Amino acid sequence: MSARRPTSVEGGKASKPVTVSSIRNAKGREPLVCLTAYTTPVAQALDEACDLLLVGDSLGMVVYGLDSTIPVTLDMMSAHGAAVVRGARHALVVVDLPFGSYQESPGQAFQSAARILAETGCGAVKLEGGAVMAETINFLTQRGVPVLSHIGLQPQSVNALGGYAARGKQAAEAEAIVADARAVADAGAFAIVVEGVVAPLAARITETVRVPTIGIGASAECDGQILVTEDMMGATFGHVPKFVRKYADVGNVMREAAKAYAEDVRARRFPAEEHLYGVPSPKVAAV
Ligand SMILES: Nc1nc(=O)c2c([nH]1)NC[C@@H]1CN(c3ccc(C(=O)N[C@@H](CCC(=O)O)C(=O)O)cc3)CN21
Ligand SMILES: CC(C)C(=O)C(=O)O
Ligand SMILES: [Mg+2]
Repeated sequence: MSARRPTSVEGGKASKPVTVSSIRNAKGREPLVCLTAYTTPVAQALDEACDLLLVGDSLGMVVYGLDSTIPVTLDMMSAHGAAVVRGARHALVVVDLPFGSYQESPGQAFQSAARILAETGCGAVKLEGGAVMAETINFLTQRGVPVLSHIGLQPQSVNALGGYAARGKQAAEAEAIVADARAVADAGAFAIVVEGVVAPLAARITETVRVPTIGIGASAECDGQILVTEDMMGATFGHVPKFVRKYADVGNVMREAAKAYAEDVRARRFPAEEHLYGVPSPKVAAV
């Protein structure tokens, strides 16, 4: 097996687990490589290539077939977070706090985050919101909970926004999003996910804050990129957002495998000799 190519936050040293500080200090170095994961085997497959694995609340849509992330619960995030941590040896695992588990107060956010850290063993939590979440981010980071921020397009606000359209097209909205970035960075977030904003705004935010920006639908000028794994693997069957590049066709690989299996079963070609448990032969039994 060939040696693994060092990722950006390792500085070329042997593979060490990625930490919150190594992510924070990665700004200005190689881009941060981030993907979502919801299960142990997917985490095992992605771990080596990635700096950060996000257990996104997008699992509600991707795994559970919900039509938004709003109904996702803390129980779901805890179960999938623990599964991903079991499959990750290298990448930092971050778990999304779901809608309704942190917006009410810093105290509520701390309760939810503490539960997620304790039950999953993940390294940090992510929460959506800019300036309005600054007090909460400060409360958590002062109490031992590392926070990844998420600004720009915030899917948990889909009911207030009326859809998933890109943000920051108007100058006033762009200014507000830059102010959000400053506020969450000042409050102690170790990095910021910037989702669905016009490209020049993503570049401006990246210049403005001292922590890394991780873009999704936001431009290559961010300090890192994240995508939903099933989107970039071609493992979903619905609409795929414009910002996704498809690196594989896993959905069709599964469809074809199911067809081949069906043909073998119907033709009694499966199972074959090598799949059968034999009874001991009389000779073996006599020894
Ligand atoms: N599979 C999946 N991928 C994601 O990136 C993702 C989720 N689910 N669920 C949670 C949020 C929701 N996100 C989304 C969902 C849809 C669009 C989308 O369809 N956007 C349209 C443009 C919409 C408009 O301009 O009105 C697009 O075609 O890109 C974008 C982001 C990003 N997140
Ligand atoms: C798309 C990423 C940033 C996310 O929040 C999620 O997967 O839930
Ligand atoms: Mg999310």
